[in-house]
Amino acid sequence: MDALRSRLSTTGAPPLHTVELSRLAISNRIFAAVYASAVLTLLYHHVATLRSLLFQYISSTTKISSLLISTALLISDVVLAFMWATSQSFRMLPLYRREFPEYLNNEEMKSEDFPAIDVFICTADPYKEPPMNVVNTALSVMAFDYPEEKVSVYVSDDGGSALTLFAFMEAAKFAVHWLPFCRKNDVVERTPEAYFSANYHSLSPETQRIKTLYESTKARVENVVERWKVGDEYITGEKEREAFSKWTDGFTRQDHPTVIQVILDNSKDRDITGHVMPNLIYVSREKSRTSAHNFKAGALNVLIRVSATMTNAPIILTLDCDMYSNDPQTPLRALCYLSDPEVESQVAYIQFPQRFHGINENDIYGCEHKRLYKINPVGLDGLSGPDYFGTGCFFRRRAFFGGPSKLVLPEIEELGPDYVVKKPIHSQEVLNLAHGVARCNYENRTQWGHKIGVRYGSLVEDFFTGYLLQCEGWKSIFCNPDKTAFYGDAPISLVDVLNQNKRWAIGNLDVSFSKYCTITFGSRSMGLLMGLGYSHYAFWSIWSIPVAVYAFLPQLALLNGVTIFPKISEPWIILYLFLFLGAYGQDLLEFVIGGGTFQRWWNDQRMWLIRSLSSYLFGAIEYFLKSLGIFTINFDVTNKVLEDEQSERYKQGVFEFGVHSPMFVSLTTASITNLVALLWGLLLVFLGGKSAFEELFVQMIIAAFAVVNCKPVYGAMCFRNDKGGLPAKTTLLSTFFALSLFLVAFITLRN
Ligand SMILES: O=c1ccn([C@@H]2O[C@H](COP(=O)(O)OP(=O)(O)O[C@H]3O[C@H](CO)[C@@H](O)[C@H](O)[C@H]3O)[C@@H](O)[C@H]2O)c(=O)[nH]1
Ligand SMILES: [Mn+2]
Repeated sequence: MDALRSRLSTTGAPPLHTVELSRLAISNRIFAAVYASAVLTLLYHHVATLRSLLFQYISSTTKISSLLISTALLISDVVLAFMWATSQSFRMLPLYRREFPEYLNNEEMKSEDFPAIDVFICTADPYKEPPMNVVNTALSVMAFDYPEEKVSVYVSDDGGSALTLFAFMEAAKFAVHWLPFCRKNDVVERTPEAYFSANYHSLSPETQRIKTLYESTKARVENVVERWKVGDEYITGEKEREAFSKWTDGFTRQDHPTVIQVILDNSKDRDITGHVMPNLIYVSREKSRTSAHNFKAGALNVLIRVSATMTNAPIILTLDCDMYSNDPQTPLRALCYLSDPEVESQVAYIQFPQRFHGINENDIYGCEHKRLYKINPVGLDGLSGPDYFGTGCFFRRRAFFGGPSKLVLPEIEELGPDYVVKKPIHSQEVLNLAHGVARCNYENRTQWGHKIGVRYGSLVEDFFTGYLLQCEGWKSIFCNPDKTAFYGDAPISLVDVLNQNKRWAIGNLDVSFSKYCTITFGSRSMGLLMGLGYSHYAFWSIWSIPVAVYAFLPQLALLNGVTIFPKISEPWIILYLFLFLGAYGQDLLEFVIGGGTFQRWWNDQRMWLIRSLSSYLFGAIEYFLKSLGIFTINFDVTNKVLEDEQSERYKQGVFEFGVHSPMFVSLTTASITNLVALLWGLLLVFLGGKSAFEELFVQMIIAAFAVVNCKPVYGAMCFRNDKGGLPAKTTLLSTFFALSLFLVAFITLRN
């Protein structure tokens, strides 16, 4: 890296990156001031109402229920106000960056000038994460436009599966053809799967040959996966036999010794043109039922250590198994920042956005997460930088070892970020050390997971680690080129989406209630705006409070003819309108400026409501049960395969329920309540005329808004006979809960 830096500074090269403040920054600030005044006025209104109700209650002129309703509304609006305030950190200083990798790639650059990169790919379950897809991810990074001898790919297999190892051995045999093919033909899509599905007509004989080769590799791997066993006929060499001999009878995914297999070694292996191949190393860390393995965070720490013993590259790219590279120039883009002396000493990581392929036209589940992965990071970039998304991120290895000015050294010298590996990766000494540092009790009494490496203690290890690095004083950069750098899989059935978001919600609460609370510790370490920005995520699950209140309270009151909002003729109504339209309008505007469509935005806001009533609510409940020791929580890996029928429905934009889940019950209960309330309200207005309309207007609007949002639920409840509808059990339970709520409301509100 130093060589690169000095070459760049002596040649007087043009800037490698530029930055520009978003034009929205000023208008955002003005709007924030106006909106804040409106929020304060509303809260004042609430407090004043509550105060007078309290006096009335003391003098017995009002019922306890009015007092409770006002308190619930106050709490909800305080939560909404808090979330609004935290989201302002994304709006004060949004930055847009551009980088110019073409200036790096000039003739004067020699391959020695490029820093080495260790790429980490995590996989955990060959059922949910088909090995052939993981292989595609690996091939796409092995084929980066980057000196091959500088790239090492480490695959962590938490599934401890011989099938995955087999897939990689096959992949290596294919890679010796694939890499030169990509180089020679300047292939854009460097995963064979994406390439052959984009280029399927009139193939040249050479392409046809590669395609046949790929297909036979794929067939072999899929065959083995299907039979769940690497049959003898597939094992060709002695080296392979020895590798698979580790899978003895007692070998299970929860209990097994370390397996480290150097599949490709750049000091020996060459492609068919005689060109050097990147290193490819399979790592399955030791597992035992009696020791905590800390899910993906644990896997990454093992990779940090194993790679340190073998290559110890100064740059680390972390990828999820489904996150393949879509642009071979991506590492050069990261280098535009990492080689800049001004940026480099402070910057821990360069985060690329998470993008997904296979999302349907209107993104019915809001899986694009435009806010999370595109809009908000642009905002944080103007402060200390974006949070870490867990994938598509280039780290400086040094960042895992203490703050920028406080190096924390690991327990053995060989793992330090500046240690130079002198032995080749196949040497026994290196292999012994690598096996040693992958043991499950290696971390006992060390700083790993606490002061060194990826941090333990949260199910969203990515968010937590990025956060703590920034608290240590590191900065980060959001690199969002026009050409998508990486593509991943998004879950495409509702229950998978909600489970994934529930895991995130729990992980975020782990952070909020740790000693590193984002409001206190975060604001102290990084400044108020960054602390608030991180709090916006850490306190994600409290969205469930206002959404649940607004999904039930106005409706239950409506059913009993009780008015809980100002009448349509009162001036306060303008404040409510402004607050609602202001927030929604700004959200829509940002979404569209971020490249979204109205339909996608609509679905995105619907999913926000749905998640609040399900993932966030149940996430919070499970978190508290876990804190009480009643519940243990696992990292449930998101499913990356689907039945054809499901995919077909998804493509058509139809919601997929299919199974029973408690999270569907809360959602369906809300849907029923709102529909009944709306119909009842219409009846009241019809019978009661103008005054009923005036009094119940706001409540009816809320119910109507919810009903429009719940449309897919009604469809799934009553009008579907495919497998994706709501199971009768869910519908019955929800109807029962809705009726119980009506009864409770009737008793409390009427008396
Ligand atoms: O014990 C485990 C569990 C998971 N993983 C890997 O972690 C990655 C992410 O898992 P996935 O099920 O795809 O979770 P997502 O919710 O889709 O992932 C997001 O959220 C995670 C945190 O919850 C982050 O780790 C991811 O980077 C981020 O993309 C996958 O490659 C898994 O193979 C492991 O290596 N070991
Ligand atoms: Mn994923």
